[in-house]
Amino acid sequence: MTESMRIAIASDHGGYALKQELLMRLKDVAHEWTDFGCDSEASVDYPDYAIAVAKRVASGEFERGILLCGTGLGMCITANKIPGIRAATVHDIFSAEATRAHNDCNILTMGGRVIEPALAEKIVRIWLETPYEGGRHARRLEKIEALEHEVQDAMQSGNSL
Ligand SMILES: O=C(CO)[C@H](O)[C@H](O)[C@H](O)COP(=O)(O)O
Repeated sequence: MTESMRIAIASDHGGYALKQELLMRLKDVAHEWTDFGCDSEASVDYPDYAIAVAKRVASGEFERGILLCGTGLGMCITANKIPGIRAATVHDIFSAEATRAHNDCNILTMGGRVIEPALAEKIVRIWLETPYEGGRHARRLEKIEALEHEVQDAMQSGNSL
């Protein structure tokens, strides 16, 4: 049993139906859910929702985020622009476990046009419950963090990478 976490969830119109379905199916999960929109299937822009969630996860306001769009891909691309975010698009059980155990993934993205709600629910449950393994994986995450610092320093100083 994992400790209770604050989870930020959001979708664009392509992930809206899956988000509603997941919130209903995951009512028994003892975590605190906050929904950052969108609120209907009217067309919106996925970066707005990815940014809202990714910034809050990066700041520590929320421990984890879940982002849903048509494919999960645009959300993932956007979220990974924020330093400290390790977002992964997952549509299978093996990757759900691996991205927690190996990557300490803090934002899960999925595509409402890709995956059925029953499998998405299983993926979320496994992703929420699987701990990060650390060990050899910590060395690799440190390299990703070092790259983030290198990019930030280069941007500040105007030097090339
Ligand atoms: O990942 C995405 C974009 O890379 C998402 O699937 C969006 O939901 C999708 O692009 C929205 O497409 P639409 O034709 O505007 O509905």
